[in-house]
Amino acid sequence: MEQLEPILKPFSLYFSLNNGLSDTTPSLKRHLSKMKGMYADDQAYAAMTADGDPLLYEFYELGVPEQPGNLAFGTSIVYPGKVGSEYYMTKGHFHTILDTAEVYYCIGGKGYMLMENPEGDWTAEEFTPGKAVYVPGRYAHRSINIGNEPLITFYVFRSDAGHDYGSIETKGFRKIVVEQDGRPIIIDNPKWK
Ligand SMILES: O=P(O)(O)OC[C@H]1O[C@](O)(CO)[C@@H](O)[C@@H]1O
Ligand SMILES: [Fe+2]
Repeated sequence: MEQLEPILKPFSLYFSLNNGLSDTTPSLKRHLSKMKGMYADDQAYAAMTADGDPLLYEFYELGVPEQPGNLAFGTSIVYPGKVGSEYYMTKGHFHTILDTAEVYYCIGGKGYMLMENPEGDWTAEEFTPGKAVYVPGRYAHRSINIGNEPLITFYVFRSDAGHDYGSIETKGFRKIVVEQDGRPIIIDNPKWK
C-alpha cells in the first residue's frame, strides 16, 4: 500500500532559558501603539506613545498548519514596565474555537495569567519559574508582568484554535492589575462595560 507523506515532519527548535528568544526564528513583536484603549490610563498611554513606542512583548508563531490534530507552541516574553500604574501585559484573547484550552509554563520572571469566561468567572494564576498554568477552554487569557525581569513563558495550544480579540478590544477584561504602594493589586477595570 502506498504510504502517504506526513504533512509535518518532526522538528525541534531552540528557545533560550535566559531570555526566551529563539536564535533561528524571527519573533512577532507588539509595541505599545498596538494597544490603544486597552490600558485604563489613557493620559499615561498618550504620553508614553508620544515619547517613543516601547516594545511590550514578543512571541513566536511557527506556522504549524491549523489542523485539529496539530499543536502550536512557542515562547512569549512580556517585558517589565507600566502604563501609569498598570503593568505591561499582552492584549489577551479568547480562542475562536472557544472550548479549546492552552498550557503555559513559566521559565522566568514573575507575573499573572489573568483569565475570565463569558459567564463572568475570573481568576489570576501566579507565574513564577517552574509553574505551569492550565487555561481551560472558554477562558480569555492575558499574561501580565508584575516583576522587574522579562516574564518568559512557553505555551502550547491546538493549532486551529484561533485568536478572538473582538470582545477584549472593545470591553477589556473585568479586572486589571495595577501597582499600589509598590505591590500588585487586582482591581475592577474602570473601562469594563
Ligand atoms: O495574542 P496576544 O493576546 O497578543 O498574546 C500573544 C500570546 O498569546 C499566544 O497567542 C498564545 O495564546 C502567543 O502567540 C503569545 O504568547
Ligand atoms: Fe491563547
